[in-house]
This record gives sequence, C-alpha cells and structure tokens, in this order.
Amino acid sequence: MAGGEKKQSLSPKEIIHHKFVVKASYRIEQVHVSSQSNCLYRCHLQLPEFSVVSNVFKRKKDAELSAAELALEKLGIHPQDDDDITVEQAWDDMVERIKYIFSDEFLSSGHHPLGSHLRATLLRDGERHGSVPLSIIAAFDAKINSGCKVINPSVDQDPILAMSYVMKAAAKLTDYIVVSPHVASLRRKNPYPPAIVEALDTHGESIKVEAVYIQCATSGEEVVDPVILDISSGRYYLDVIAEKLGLKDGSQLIISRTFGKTPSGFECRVYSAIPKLNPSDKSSKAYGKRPADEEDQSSHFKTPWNAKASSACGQDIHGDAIVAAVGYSWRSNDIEHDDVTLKSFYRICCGMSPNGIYKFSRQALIAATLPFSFTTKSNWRGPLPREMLSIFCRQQQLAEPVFTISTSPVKPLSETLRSFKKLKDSESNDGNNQCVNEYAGSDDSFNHYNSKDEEELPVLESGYRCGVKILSKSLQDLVLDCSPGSFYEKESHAIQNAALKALTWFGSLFDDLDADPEQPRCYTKGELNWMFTRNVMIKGKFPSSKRYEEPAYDESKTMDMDRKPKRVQTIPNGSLVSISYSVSVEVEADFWGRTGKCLRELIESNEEIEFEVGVGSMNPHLESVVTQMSVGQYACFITNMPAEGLVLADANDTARTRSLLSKLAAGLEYNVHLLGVKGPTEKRVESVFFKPQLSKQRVGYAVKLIKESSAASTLVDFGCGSGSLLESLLEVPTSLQTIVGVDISEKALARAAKMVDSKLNKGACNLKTIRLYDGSILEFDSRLHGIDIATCLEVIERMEEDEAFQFGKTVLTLSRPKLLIVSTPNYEYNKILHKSSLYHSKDKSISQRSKFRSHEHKFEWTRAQFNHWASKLAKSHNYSVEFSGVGGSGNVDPGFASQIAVFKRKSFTEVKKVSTQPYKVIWEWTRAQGDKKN
Ligand SMILES: C[S@@+](CC[C@H](N)C(=O)[O-])C[C@H]1O[C@@H](n2cnc3c(N)ncnc32)[C@H](O)[C@@H]1O
Repeated sequence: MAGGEKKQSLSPKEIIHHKFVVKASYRIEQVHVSSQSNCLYRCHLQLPEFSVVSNVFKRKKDAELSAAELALEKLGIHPQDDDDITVEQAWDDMVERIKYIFSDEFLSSGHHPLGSHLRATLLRDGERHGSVPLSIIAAFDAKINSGCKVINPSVDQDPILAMSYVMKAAAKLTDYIVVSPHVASLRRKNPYPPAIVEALDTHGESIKVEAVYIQCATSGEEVVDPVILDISSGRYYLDVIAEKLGLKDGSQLIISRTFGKTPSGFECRVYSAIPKLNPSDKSSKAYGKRPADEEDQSSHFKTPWNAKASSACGQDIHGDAIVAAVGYSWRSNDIEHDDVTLKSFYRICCGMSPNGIYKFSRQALIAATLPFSFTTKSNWRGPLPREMLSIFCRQQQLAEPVFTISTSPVKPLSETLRSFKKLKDSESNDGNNQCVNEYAGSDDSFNHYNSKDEEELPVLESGYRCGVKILSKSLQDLVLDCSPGSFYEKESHAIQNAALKALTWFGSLFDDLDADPEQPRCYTKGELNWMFTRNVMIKGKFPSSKRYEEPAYDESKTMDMDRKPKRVQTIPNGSLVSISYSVSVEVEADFWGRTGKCLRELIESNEEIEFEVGVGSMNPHLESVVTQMSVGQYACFITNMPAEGLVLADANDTARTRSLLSKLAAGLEYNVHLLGVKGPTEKRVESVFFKPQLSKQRVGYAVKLIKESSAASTLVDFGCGSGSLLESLLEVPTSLQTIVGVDISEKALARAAKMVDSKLNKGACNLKTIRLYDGSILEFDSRLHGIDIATCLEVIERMEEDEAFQFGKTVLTLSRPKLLIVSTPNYEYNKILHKSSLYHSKDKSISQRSKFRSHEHKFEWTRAQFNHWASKLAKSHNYSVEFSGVGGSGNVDPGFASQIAVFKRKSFTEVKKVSTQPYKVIWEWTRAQGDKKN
C-alpha cells in the first residue's frame, strides 16, 4: 500500500452492478433498537445464485455497501476498494469497529453472528463471563476482516495474524476494553446494563452435532474419526469444541475460514488450538507460514502440522483439529448446525481437487477422471472446463482465471510438431499411464502433452489459440502461466482446452506426491508460493489416486468374457460407449472360509453412464476392460484399492466400509455391462489424419473451381450444413452475385444463418443476394432452375443409395447447372483410417458401425462405384464428368480420401419448366444500396 495515496477503482456496488445489472436487487430493512431513538438499517442483496444480508448500520448507504462487499467475498472477487483507504485509516476503523462491537446497541441489535457470540459469552460464569475470543472477532466480522486485509493481505491464509491485529487495535481502547493476551480474548471493562443482559434470550436447546476429529500424527497419516459435540443448553459451543480438543475454553481456538458444504448446504470450519511457538524461535514470521520442510517446521512449532486439516481448509493447522458445521447466522440468535459425517468430510476434500470437481459432476467418484482433452461440447457432461477452473480457483482462494485468445500462430506449426516429436521420442509410454509431461519451452510457459494425446496433435496452422494465467488472490503471484500451442477452429474450444490444461496441471500438483522423487519437477517461484500457502499436501496428501495397475482378471468371476492375456482394444478411441457398472469393496472369500461368504459393500453404481474412449475421462481399468468388450457383454474384475479417502467419500456405510478396509481388503470389484457403442465422429477422425482438415480441403477445392468459372453468377450448395462453403465464398472475390444454401436440418441452417450474418460485408465479395432454404435436395424447387453452379459436398452418402441416384437425376434434369461438384467418401480409403488406434475395430458386433466413417452414412462407395454412378448420370444428361479428390493421392492406391466428381454441362437444352416451390426461405439477405461492398 503506497503511503496515503488513494487509487481510483470500482466500488463493490459498481462491481456488482457491472456483473449482474438488473439481476442484483437490494432491499433495505429497518431495524428497531429500543435503546436507540434513530433507526438502523440492514440490507438484503439478492443475486441469481444466492443472497446476503449486511451488518446493521446507521446509514442505508453503508448497509448496501456492506451487502455488496459480502456478496463479492462470496463470489471470491476482491475489489480494489481496500486500496482506497490507507493503513492508518484501516487501524482507526478497526478501533472504532471494536468499540462498536462492545457497545450496548450492538448487543441488542438483532441477529449479527458476532452478537450471538457476545451473548453466549455473557452466559458463561466466572472469569470467562463476557470474555470474547479474539478468533471470533477476527473470523466473524466483515469490517474487521477487511481492515486486517488492508494492513496485510496475507491474513487470508493466516488467522493468527488477524487475531494479533484485533488485539493491537483493541489495545488502543484501554478505557473501554480489557485485552487478555494470555487467554487471547477481549472483554468490556464496564459491565453491560443489567436490563440488556436480562433481556438476552437464554433458551437455547441442547443439541448434539456430529463432527470429525482429525488426530494429528507425528508420523504417517492423520487419523480421522467421528466425534459428537454435545452442546447442552446454555453452553457456548466454542467451549465444547475446545474441551474436545483438550483445551480450557474457546479462546484457545483458531477458527479457519469456511470451506466446503455438508449435503444440506452448511459451511464447515476447522477448529484447532493456537499453535505454540518453540521458545528457541522468536521469529514472528513463523506464525501462519508452513515451513518448507519438516526440519523447519519442528524448529518453529511445538505442535506438528496437520496436513489433512490444512489441506481441507487451505490454512495452516497445527495439532489436532475438529471439522464442524456449527455456528450463528444472520437469521436468528439460535445456533445453526449440521452433521459433518466421515463421508461428507471426505466428499468435501475430494471436491477440492480439479479431478474431484469433475468426478462429482458425473456422479462417479471412483469411475470418472478428469479428461485430458476437450473434444466436443455434446460429449462433455457436467460443468465445462472453464467453469470448473473458476470453481477451483474460488475454492483455492486464487483470482479468477485470465484467458488470452490469439488468432495468429506464435511459431510455425512445423516447429510445434518438431517439439512435439522430440518430446514423444524421449518418452516411453504405457498406453494406460496417464502421466503428464512437461514441455520445457524457452519461456516460462508450459505445454502438457499426454501420452495418449497423439490424436490431439496441433492439427491446425491457424485458428484460435488460448492461454490462461492464474494469479494469487492478491494478484501478486503468478501461479500458473499456461500457453498451450494448439490451434482450434473455434474460440470456445481453445478456451475450454486451455482451462482443461490448467486443471490438469493443478490435478498433477495434487497428485505429485506419487511422482518419482528422483525426477523432481521444477516449479516457478509463484507456483511454490502458492503451494506453500495453500499447503498442497506435501506430507499427507489425500484423497490421492494411486497409480492404477492393469486390472487383474479373475477368471472364476469373469462372466461371458474370455480371458485375454494380451490387451486387444476392439472399440476405437473417439467412440462413445455407454455402460452400467457397480464397484464394491470386498474381503477375500478365503478369510471367511468357514461360512463361505465374503463381506462386501457396494461403493458406487451407475445404471447408465456414457464416456468417450481415449480422452482419459474414465478410470483406466474400466476403460481398458470396456474397450475389449462387445455390446451386451458383462465383465467382472478386481483392481487395487484407490486411496481410502476416495472410497470413504463414496461409501454408504462409512463405518462398515472402513472396517472392511482395515481387514483383508482384496481390492475393488467392478461389474460392468456394455450397453452400447457409437463410433467416433467422422470429423474427429478426419481432423487427426488430414492437415488441413479434410472438410477444409473439400471447400478449398470447390472454391478454386468456382473462382475459375468467371462467368458464373448463381450458385446453390445442396446440403449446405452449417455453411462452410458459403462462408468461404464471403471471403474471396468471385463473379457470384447470388448464393443459396439448401438443407433439411433446421439446426444446421440456423448455424449457417448466424455465421453468414456475422460475416456479411466483411469480405471482398460481389454478392447481392444470399438465401437459405429449408428443404430436401431430393425435391426440385423451380427457383433453382438454370443456376450456374451447384455443389453437393459430403451429402449423398447420408441418403439411401437409390435416393442418391434420384438426387443426381433431379439436379441434372431440372436445375441443369453449368457445373456440378459432388464429393463423397472413398470407401477404399477407410482401410488407412482403420489402421489408427482411433479406428480399431476387430469386433464383429461393431464392425457394421465402424466400416463406414460415420454411423450416419447409409453407404460409402469405392472409386469404381462412384465412377459408375457419375459416368452413367453424366451420359444420360449430356454432361461430361471428371474425377478428382482431396486427402491422399489420386495416383496411388487407395486413391483420395474424399472423391470428387465434376460435371460440366455440354449444351443447354431448354426443358419444360415445372413450377414448384417446396423449399421454405428461412433466411435471406439482399444488398441494399449503400451497403458496404468491401
Ligand atoms: C456432412 S454434412 C455436409 C455439410 C456441407 N456440405 C459441408 O461440406 O460442410 C451433410 C449435410 O447434408 C444434409 N442433408 C442430408 N440429407 C439431405 C437432404 N435430403 N436434403 C437436404 N440436406 C440433406 C444434412 O442435414 C447435413 O447438413
């Protein structure tokens, strides 16, 4: 913070307005306080996802501001308004605020959570009567909290620092407040008026709340056990928690920030003892910073670091800890609470990792894993990667990700490919190993390539590419600068893939404990800072995902499935498979030999789940087995146990599962049923094999011929789809004045209309009219009679063969274009595509599906079949025809990947005009005078 200078920045209310506009509604409530003649105000701010209620203020304006600040805090947005006040002002405000907190008005002013704590302390007897723990003031008052942040932004990670500031500010109120540093609490010097104390509601119910106790281990993993907090009527709940931790009272506690939610939506906090400093270490810096290694740690703190508790809440926790969802709210003076069961605790922990967020979205904690590439939106389930990255950053107290899109190549594709090749050559890859490799670029950026990523090679030389930066919340540390090299056709794909790479990086950080210690990763300073402050499980990482080993087939249990000594993948990568499965934990039958029964607990089951093969979105065991199966088959196999935390997060009866795990766990038993398979999309296969993509090459071929037809003024694209040809015609100068697209798919036409509309007037074209018709190309529409050029790219194979014949006849008889360009896949070329792992198919049950390039194709012709169709058609309609193609070579077997017939009209014989207009115009543009031409 620079001296007394003020910076200009958006106020919290302005930020809320910019973000939500009319969706943010403020409601002011008057709060009547009997001891005050003036009214006080509280503000309710309703946002689409949640609402907040402000503190109580004398001015409406302040109440609104406080509500906006609370909302921003919830949203994880840090307005720079704190910069508007100086450190000196922050201290003054804190002193004022503490004075107000201990005032008569505050105590009687309704439901402020801090007010409820004050009341609870006034119900204590003896020396603790009215003694308010410092941690309470630091944790539950937004004003104090923001003041502390102005003084030092790292209070977020360090509750003790905030407590020390509260103590320092309170020390300035010597006439008013008694500061008791030894018991870490504050007390009002003069007692409250008896009338106020007597009016306090003392009828709290007795409650029992389930919480978890994390016992700190000096070596090995912490033990997590359920614990019951018995908060009998009139007792201060913090004292109950403190007692469970072996402490005298609540003032000896540190209270973490809120993190994670129980199934009913209650937020949890970690409660632990204020750590004792080693007398040998006088450095105040030791507080609140987890030392880099254990030697350091033991030199600073008497109590060891609690890795599980620290990783759960993202703050340093020392010694034993309790995780509970209990406390006061704005709604009432009564205590609110929910049980934190072992299961909910482990679920919260699991949901803190990027992998966990994905697993939850698929409701498949054991089965799902974070995919390493984002292919199509339609295959993706749950929140998109960008959304997941935002959730993760909020949870981990990082700033919102910053995406940067570029459209021009930073380095030539050849160079990128060379780097990729070098990287691949230097790796030894196991097909199932999902390790992530780091590409050491010349700058600080990184690229990740997965061993299965061959199909994800950067296939485009141009397009969109996106980088993402993640900064710490204070915006001071760059935690991650991820600039993947791949180009994507769509901006949204580039963004989603960048987000996914960032998530993968964070995921690997969470999993890094499994990494080979001989080959330490190199982290930048920002990454290290983040890890240290975030306590990324260096010691007791969890929930971890152990490296999977190949599933061990249990022949006796395998139903209807041959034992396969060697893995033969029959379902190609890129396919969408649909399965039902169950996962159980089981104790070996031999152990229970006398009864012959084995103990078993169902952990997870899914009646139907779909996943894409080859993108890493399914646990490798399951994927490996499923891709060897045929539709309708069942399989059963046993794998090693994943981390206990993950199993418990999924188990229904945690106690029973835990006891099974502690006995003779044979592993996880999977039962899987393959329900269906859809082949990989044609586009995906093509994008892997052809650079530029085959579809682009087809359009390029057609555009070249159109440009050569310099006298042509009208064109119709039959089966125009999303308008890729029309788009290209808007970008290049041709003689065309009217272009028309026809398709039967409303969705495709809508996309085409949107695209054309956005490109209008941008290109160097002479076009005067563009029209899109909804209709079948099997029907003739007389508005298309006598057109100059007709195109029909990759459409006929989507009809029955006899319809393809009918189409040819209709076009050449009735429309009679001067030039007709027809393209269709060359069936013979499929054998090349099928060599790819993307397109393996040895399984008869799916061979029908995968013998064509798309399950939407009704037929695919060999060169001879296409030649026969086109030559016969040309001859009977007085056209000449020439054959060509794109993708591969026409001179070498098996010819082009996409075969093209170019029909040219030999002479124009007037045919009897049929007047019929079955097509519906769904979009039309006509150049008006004055419209921009270029
Ligand atoms: C693979 S897409 C090709 C799109 C476009 N020609 C291209 O090359 O990008 C096939 C298109 O043909 C359309 N189609 C299939 N049968 C049709 C018919 N009978 N009449 C009009 N369009 C048809 C589909 O709706 C789809 O948009």
